[in-house]
Amino acid sequence: MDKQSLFGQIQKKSSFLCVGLDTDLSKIPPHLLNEEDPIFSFNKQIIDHTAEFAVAYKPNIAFYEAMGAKGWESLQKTLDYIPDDIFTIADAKRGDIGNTSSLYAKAFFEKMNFDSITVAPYMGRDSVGPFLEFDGKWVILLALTSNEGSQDFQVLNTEGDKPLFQQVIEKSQQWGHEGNMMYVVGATRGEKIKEVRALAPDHFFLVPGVGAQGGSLEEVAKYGMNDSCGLLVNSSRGIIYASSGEDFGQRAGEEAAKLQREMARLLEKY
Ligand SMILES: O=C(O)c1cc(=O)[nH]c(=O)n1[C@@H]1O[C@H](COP(=O)(O)O)[C@@H](O)[C@H]1O
Repeated sequence: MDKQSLFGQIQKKSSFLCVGLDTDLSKIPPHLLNEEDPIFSFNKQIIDHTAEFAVAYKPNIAFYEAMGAKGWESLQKTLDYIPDDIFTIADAKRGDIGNTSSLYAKAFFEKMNFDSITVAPYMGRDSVGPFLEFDGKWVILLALTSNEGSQDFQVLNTEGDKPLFQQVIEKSQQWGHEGNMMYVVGATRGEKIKEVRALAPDHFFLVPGVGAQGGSLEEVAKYGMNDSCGLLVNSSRGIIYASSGEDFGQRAGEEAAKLQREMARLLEKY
């Protein structure tokens, strides 16, 4: 999906919501455990109830990998079930020497046909480059993440007193562009989002950390929105585990609708 089509979906739905499919067998409603593929049954209902409010889905690959071969099957079925006009993110946080990255890219872009993948920048240019060789696909590079440990390395000053996340954003713009690269910026980073926006005015940001991690949607929009919205805001647990009862799909839909209404307001405001 290209940038214009993504923005088109955002306008059409008045939403920049990404629903995180962090589907954990120990957290899904117990009545699903008797089904043949509980993970897929859960995701299917979540998608059925949230698709009208979402412009992206982000399965976190760890949750599927942890289930072995069956988990990969559930992931493929989930991906196939997501409507074609909704952007898909393989949250895999990959990145390795060139030939290995090429195979990661092949796995997620060719075998599985995801639109995008999250990539860690730590190994540099030749670890990110292979993901950018696929037409129409996106790299979502970790820049300033939502977790506490983001303070360990990402904000340390480097050459020219620039924090590492700034180096990542500046340098990586020599590898990719606003049509094939996005950045991860945590919703919990508050006003810092403004700094990141100044470094990459036209890029889309994937912003996790609202909901369970407590980030503010209002601040994200205030500091991060650009002319093409430029934001995909993810919530995983806050939506998919809104209820552990038989009404979980419906409750997830209600939580997604609540966020969408707030996003519609913010799209008007900023
Ligand atoms: O790359 C990510 O998606 C990511 C980056 C980051 O900085 N923080 C972060 O929480 N995430 C992911 O976003 C999701 C957040 O989930 P919730 O906190 O349940 O909404 C998880 O799948 C995390 O792995």
